[in-house]
Amino acid sequence: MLELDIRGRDFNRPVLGEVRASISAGDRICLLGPSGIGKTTLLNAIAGLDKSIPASAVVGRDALNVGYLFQEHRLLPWRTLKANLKLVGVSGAAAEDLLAQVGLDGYSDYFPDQLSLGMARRAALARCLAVKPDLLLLDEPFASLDPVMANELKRLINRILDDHPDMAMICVTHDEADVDILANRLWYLDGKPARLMWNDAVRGVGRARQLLGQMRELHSAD
Ligand SMILES: Nc1ncnc2c1ncn2[C@@H]1O[C@H](COP(=O)(O)OP(=O)(O)OP(=O)(O)O)[C@@H](O)[C@H]1O
Repeated sequence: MLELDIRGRDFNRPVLGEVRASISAGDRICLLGPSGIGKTTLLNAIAGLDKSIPASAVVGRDALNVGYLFQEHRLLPWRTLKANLKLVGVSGAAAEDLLAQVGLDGYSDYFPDQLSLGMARRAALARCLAVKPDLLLLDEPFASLDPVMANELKRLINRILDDHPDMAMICVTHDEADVDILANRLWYLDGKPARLMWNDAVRGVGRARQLLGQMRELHSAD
């Protein structure tokens, strides 16, 4: 559904190098890599938010709906949750349904600042789902959540993906264990400039950790 042919991205210095990859319907990709290596930069490029990267670098995006869960919830604080959803074309019972799907039934009249971090993130996830995404981009969705909240959100994401088997996901995370829980593919971004090293065979508990070890070894041998 998507072919990446990104030639690179500099911010005063080269950050991303060449990134070539395919994403198919149903792919569940965890994107890992050292802090500051370029993971958000890559998500922004895929989403089409980085105007310095030509549209031709992401073939197929025009035909897709992309839902992007940013690190911050980016809901408008002066609008209630239902008013935020209205901005993306969902209102009435459909908005209530969407909030219920993310465990926020009864909260449609709340303002974002009245929610906990985890709830606000789920509200932002509801806004992503409102566009009926073919591709869901999640940038560190579990950051700063306590383990209970984080596990709840992981279960929710898995349920959404199970309910929409054609939906693809790329989830940036720093926790290798998330690969076993969420992913059927692993991307590892590293190097200066950063390149993508990936391997599809991540099924099997503990396998991701092994692959990441191998990828790091390969990289340090470069
Ligand atoms: N708009 C920008 N202007 C200047 N530099 C930027 C910009 N966006 C990103 N960078 C730089 O590019 C590099 C990669 O940033 P990016 O946010 O993509 O990393 P990351 O892998 O997502 O990091 P983290 O895991 O800490 O969130 C960093 O050095 C960052 O400072």
